[in-house]
Amino acid sequence: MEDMSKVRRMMEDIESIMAIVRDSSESISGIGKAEELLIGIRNTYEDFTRNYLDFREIADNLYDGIYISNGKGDTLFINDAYVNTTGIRKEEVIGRNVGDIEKEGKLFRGSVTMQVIKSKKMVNSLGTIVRQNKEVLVTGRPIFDENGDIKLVVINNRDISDLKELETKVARLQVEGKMSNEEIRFLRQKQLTDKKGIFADRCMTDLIRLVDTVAPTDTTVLITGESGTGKEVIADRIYANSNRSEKPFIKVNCSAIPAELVESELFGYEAGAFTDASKQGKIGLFELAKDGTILLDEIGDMPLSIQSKLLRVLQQKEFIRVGGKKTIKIDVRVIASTNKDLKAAVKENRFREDLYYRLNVVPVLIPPLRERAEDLKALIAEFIDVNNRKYRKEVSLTPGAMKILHGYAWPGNIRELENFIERMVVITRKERIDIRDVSRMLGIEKSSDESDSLYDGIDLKEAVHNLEKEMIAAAIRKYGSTRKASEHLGIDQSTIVKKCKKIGLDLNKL
Ligand SMILES: Nc1ncnc2c1ncn2[C@@H]1O[C@H](COP(=O)(O)OP(=O)(O)OP(=O)(O)O)[C@@H](O)[C@H]1O
Repeated sequence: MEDMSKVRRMMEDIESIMAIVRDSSESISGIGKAEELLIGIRNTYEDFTRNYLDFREIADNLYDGIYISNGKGDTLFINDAYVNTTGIRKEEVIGRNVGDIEKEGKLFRGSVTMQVIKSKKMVNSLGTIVRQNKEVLVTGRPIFDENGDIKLVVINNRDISDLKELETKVARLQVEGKMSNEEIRFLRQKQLTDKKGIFADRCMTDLIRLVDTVAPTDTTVLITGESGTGKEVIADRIYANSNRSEKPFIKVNCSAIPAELVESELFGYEAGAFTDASKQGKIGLFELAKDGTILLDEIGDMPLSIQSKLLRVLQQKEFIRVGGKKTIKIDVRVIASTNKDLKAAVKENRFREDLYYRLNVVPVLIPPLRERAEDLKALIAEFIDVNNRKYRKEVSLTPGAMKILHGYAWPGNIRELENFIERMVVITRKERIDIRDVSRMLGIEKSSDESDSLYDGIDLKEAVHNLEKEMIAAAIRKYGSTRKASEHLGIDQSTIVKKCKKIGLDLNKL
């Protein structure tokens, strides 16, 4: 660029000399020719300056570091980016041989200049900037002269710290993703094994046979039954035995979502669909259940306005997000459940008839617990066992107490029974729960002929055993020691201790 400025200054000098000569004598013919020549030179100069590309300026503005050496490996040039990314100053390398610098090992390692010179080919490698202990991606290319000898070696240094950071982030995300998948698999598995359910009654074993038959098909199932009868347990069983058990299972309680949000929760919305909508839009529960199963619990509470959209999903397997235009295809198995009388809702125009029939492909009607005597018996035994283990107790029921539980209507069905037994095991201070305890806990009056129920349904030996155990336990509890209790019961202290052992009374638990 310095040379170019010199040329421009020289032209300006010639122009001013010619102007002086022209002023003194217009007729000097040689001046005209010299002027034409000068115009020609100026045009060429302007063309040149217009097209001239300043190599250094360009090189210094490149993002990558550039390192140029001659065919022997002597350093000729490094650009600003190289200085900035490596911390190596120009005076440390210019004029020095790359091989020597490399041997010294103070500035960089893994330079490819000497390899390029040797192989006469492009070389890619990972190098290290020693001072910063930074890894760089190095690419070296040879430039040949007309004899095929290497004239220059151009090295491109790319700082890969950002790339490395990105790589670490991706690796971390991959690990997190793997862990999340493991967790999902674990939770799915847990959900499946934890809720096997007890089905001892004939009506339920028949029902379970039907459920197990339809589970592997993709049929829509409508489960009805009073609250707490086990509709969700059945839905879980269908999912577990279906071909979609490795895919998502999304449970939606339709009655828990405010009516105005049901549509966007189920089908999602596009960005800016409504005032409070999130900027990115939102994926709906149907999309979350993609290729899996969705349980629409309390389907009877589904607003009428949404029912037609749901029908379209069931029939055409497609829907449109709120505020969207694009039709989204979806493959989801639908299980619906309700404790409401859907037929009555249809009659009262609160539920679409076509949707009702579309859902009711396979109806599963779960009877209330009061009609499942065998289940009740098995469930009581199971819940007592579970809670005894949970609270480290050995609670049991007298036959009379059992009779009361069987006579009770259980309006809250299995959920009520489950909670009742847990409460009973937790709060009781006795091991044997009798009719009076159960009645009190259930909040029902016991009739006078049931008052002696401690002995109901058992023989004399067991009745005596029970009475003895009850009396000894009560006395120890009341008087605080076996010595005082024995005084009040009119027997020796050693007899009380022996009896406690025999009848299995743990003094520490009293
Ligand atoms: N057959 C069964 N064996 C063991 N436990 C059961 C059985 N059926 C239901 N349960 C238990 O009873 C409780 C209620 O069951 P579930 O939630 O399935 O009833 P639901 O009919 O769906 O109730 P809701 O209508 O209120 O939603 C749960 O804790 C469940 O584990």
